[in-house]
Amino acid sequence: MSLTINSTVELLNGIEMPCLGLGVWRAKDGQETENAVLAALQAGYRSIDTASMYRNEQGVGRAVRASGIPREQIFVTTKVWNDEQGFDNTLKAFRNSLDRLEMDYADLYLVHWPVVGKYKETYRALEELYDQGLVRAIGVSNFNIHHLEDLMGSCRIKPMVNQVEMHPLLTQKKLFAFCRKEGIQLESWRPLMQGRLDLPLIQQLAAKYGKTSAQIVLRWHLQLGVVTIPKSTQEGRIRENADLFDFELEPEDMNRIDGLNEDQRFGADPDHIDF
Ligand SMILES: NC(=O)C1=CN([C@@H]2O[C@H](COP(=O)(O)OP(=O)(O)OC[C@H]3O[C@@H](n4cnc5c(N)ncnc54)[C@H](OP(=O)(O)O)[C@@H]3O)[C@@H](O)[C@H]2O)C=CC1
Ligand SMILES: O=C1CO[C@H](CO)[C@@H](O)[C@@H]1O
Repeated sequence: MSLTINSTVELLNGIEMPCLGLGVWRAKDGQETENAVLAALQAGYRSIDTASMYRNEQGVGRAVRASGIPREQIFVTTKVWNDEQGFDNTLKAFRNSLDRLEMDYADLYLVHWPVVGKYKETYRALEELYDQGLVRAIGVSNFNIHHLEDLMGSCRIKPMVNQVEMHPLLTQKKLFAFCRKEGIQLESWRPLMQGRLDLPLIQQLAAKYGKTSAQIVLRWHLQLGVVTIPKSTQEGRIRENADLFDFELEPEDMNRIDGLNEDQRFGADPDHIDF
């Protein structure tokens, strides 16, 4: 499998999305976010995942401009938060995100969580933004199969991406198969289990391949064909998390990692959100 740091996946509408991105949840707006995003862009990342809820869109925008890399070479994702949902509110929320980013478009805009009674109207606003050319792609996050089926029953434009919690302890096999069948690109959040990388098998594979546990886990995501967005604000780790392209996990090791699944979530369950 010839993956490189420049590898992309093609979304349903034909646009290319980088396989690897930097997540910035909990990076403080200002210097911390700016430094992390700049370090990532210098290390070769070309995709950044933020959200209005992260309150660091300004720092992301500043770093993108400071990098000197043309805007069109960087893939910027942001998301509409739960209390901003609804048709008009989402249009307004998007405008605010663009203002904070100081950009004139976003590459991908996501419905952050399936807020019951609101997500269809919210998604309708995303379709409108897509029609207006203000976002290059639209999608959802934290949608289970039944949420996707419900949405696809009435939407005009199929969601292109579903960003969900996924890692070796939560392999999301059914959701992954469903998304693959529908052509919806799966993207994994919390891919590193927030740094809880002390699983014996992962450590054993790290020794076998001469890589770190984080690199083993991230390579597993990429070889599955899942887009992933590890977060770090430490320059060394940002580089480590992108140093994934000089080895390949053997099929039996991919299967062994799959076998770690315990359906264990570190984040909220989309069927029981209370925020
Ligand atoms: N759509 C959604 O609802 C959600 C989306 N996300 C997105 O996904 C991104 C990633 O998920 P996140 O929850 O941040 O968790 P991750 O699994 O990416 O883990 C991040 C944590 O692991 C540490 N870490 C990073 N690299 C390494 C490494 N090589 N070795 C050891 N520890 C490491 C980081 O610390 P340090 O920074 O100190 O290096 C941080 O504490 C988010 O930043 C966000 O963009 C996340 C949650 C929900
Ligand atoms: O994007 C996010 C960052 O992490 C939070 C805590 O798990 C999530 O709730 C949120 O969706």
